[in-house]
Amino acid sequence: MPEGVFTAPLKRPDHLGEDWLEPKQTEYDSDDDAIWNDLFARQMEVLPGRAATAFMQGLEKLDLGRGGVPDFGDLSAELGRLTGWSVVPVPMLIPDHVFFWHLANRRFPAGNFIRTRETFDYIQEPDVFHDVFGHVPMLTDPVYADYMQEYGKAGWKAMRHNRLKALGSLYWYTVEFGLLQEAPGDIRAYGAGILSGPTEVVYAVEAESPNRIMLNVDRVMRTDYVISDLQPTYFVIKSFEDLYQQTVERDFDRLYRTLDPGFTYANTAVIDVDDVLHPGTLEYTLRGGRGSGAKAV
Ligand SMILES: C[C@H](O)[C@H](O)[C@H]1CNc2nc(N)[nH]c(=O)c2N1
Ligand SMILES: N[C@@H](Cc1ccccc1)C(=O)O
Ligand SMILES: [Fe+2]
Repeated sequence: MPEGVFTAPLKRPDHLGEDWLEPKQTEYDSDDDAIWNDLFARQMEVLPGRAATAFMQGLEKLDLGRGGVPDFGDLSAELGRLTGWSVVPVPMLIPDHVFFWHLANRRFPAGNFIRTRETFDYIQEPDVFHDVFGHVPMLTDPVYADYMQEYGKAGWKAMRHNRLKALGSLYWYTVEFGLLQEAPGDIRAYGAGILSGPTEVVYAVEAESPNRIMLNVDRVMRTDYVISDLQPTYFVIKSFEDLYQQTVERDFDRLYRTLDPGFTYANTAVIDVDDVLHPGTLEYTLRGGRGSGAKAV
């Protein structure tokens, strides 16, 4: 998640090297495995018909429903055969440049810890369920797998141009909260932030409240985002090839030079150039969102 853009420089725990990798994955107990199983079962109630086909296929290919927190070694072996990616354990959010370096080498850094029963519904930091259940299945898709690696390389370039916030926005509205139009009228979620929680899956795909707008990179990189509530706006791609063409196959130099410092558009805005699939009522957001009693779905 792009939280790293806003966090103060992180202090590296003493037992970790410069790669920030844990020497080995946590040993989970039976309570941890039960939490994973319950989270998994809850998502399976809402995902069929709402999650991207590639995501559902990824869950199957990796057998993520085998029971208990998956072993990163097993996962990496299977993922390695499919697209050459691996999953490596990290203790928490890691610094941006380290995160990018792992991605550029087709290693996905996944949070090691699992949430507790107390934080079952909502956590601020990405845990192993968000990272592995939410992100890893998409890495079985060859085009998406290449996009993530290229995003890692793009991170260093954005840092050189001092445009990390803009690139973070692209990550947010694709990797974390992206929607995919699989056929006319058939919108599915592929973003991990949507797919790892029960409410946002239904809200993002079906609710009247949020805007659904076709992805346009110049527009998205100028758009603000909130990290602690359901999104007022989602951006929709036509295919992973479409996403790849709009990002990897384009040179961002000129865009980086022409961006205003800071974001130009609020995350609720609909602007002239938008190809709007669904103009949101924004009812959920305008009523005050999380904690206000506003109904999401
Ligand atoms: C912009 C950048 O992609 C983002 O801030 C990074 C930073 N560090 C991270 N660290 C971890 N463990 N997980 C993440 O998703 C990220 N995201
Ligand atoms: N093509 C982009 C790099 C990029 C790749 C993938 C995702 C986002 C950006 C550039 O020139 O900077
Ligand atoms: Fe994430």
